[in-house]
Amino acid sequence: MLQILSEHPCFNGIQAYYRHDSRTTGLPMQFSVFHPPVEEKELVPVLFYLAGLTCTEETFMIKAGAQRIAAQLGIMLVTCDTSPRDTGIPGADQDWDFGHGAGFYLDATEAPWSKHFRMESYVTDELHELIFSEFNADAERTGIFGHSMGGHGALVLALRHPDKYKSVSAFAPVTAPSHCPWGQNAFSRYLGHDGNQWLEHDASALMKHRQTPFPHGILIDQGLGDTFLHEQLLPEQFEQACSAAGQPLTLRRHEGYDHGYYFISTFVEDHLAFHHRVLNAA
Ligand SMILES: N[C@@H](CCC(=O)N[C@@H](CSC=O)C(=O)NCC(=O)O)C(=O)O
Repeated sequence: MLQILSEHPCFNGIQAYYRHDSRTTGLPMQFSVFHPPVEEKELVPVLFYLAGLTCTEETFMIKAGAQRIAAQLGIMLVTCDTSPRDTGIPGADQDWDFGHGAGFYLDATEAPWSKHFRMESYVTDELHELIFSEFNADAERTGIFGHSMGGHGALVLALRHPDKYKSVSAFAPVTAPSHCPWGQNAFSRYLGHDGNQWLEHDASALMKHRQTPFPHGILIDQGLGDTFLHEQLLPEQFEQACSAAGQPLTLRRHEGYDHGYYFISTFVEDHLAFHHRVLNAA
């Protein structure tokens, strides 16, 4: 059963927070929805946003300033938490880049993580179904975007579930997790040491084997003042993979911008406009 935690009028729509008992993670999960005003009258397109390390379902809604544009364009925004919480797993709160707040949007296969850390199934199945069964949302017009670890999640989930997402974009995504310390640490502990399993959750590796699944292109914004750029994010690897696969990609590099939400709030309008155009294309 869906519990409403709070509702806030916002740009003539409603910013709402919810909790439910998740069958997928086996624990209560919280998520957030911005309901645009037009949802009262008609089915609206939906954009799922996946946040980065240490974030929750609140972070984007509080910091990105996306609701004004979403209200104008008539887009529903959905954000979820970045992992299950209160799992009781020893060490799950120890690191900021692994465990609680760092689910990497995959289904862990390794104990003890595999019992609760099932964020890919949570986002693509359970939360997906919940949104379309509970709200006036159009499953035929659904996109996904995200930031950093959540940018990795958006790219990988879009590539692995092209039937569910018609548009995809990212801010400063982790694009080649098999080749960066955040990804290597998380994948070895969540997925074990079989490199083939890692490649199934690596956007640059997945892109090499896909044939232009997103004909309207992929949008990525990346700040050049981002301290994680060269060690963790590696956008050039995704750029090369898209080029080899014939996937149209707009990768915009912005002088001076860092990794934080001032960067995201600067370019979020462009992302919503991009998804609006793609989702409403014939
Ligand atoms: N260690 C720091 C920094 C954590 C951080 O920068 N998190 C980013 C995402 S990084 C990749 O996924 C973030 O979005 N933070 C939220 C914010 O409001 O900026 C820490 O623990 O804070």
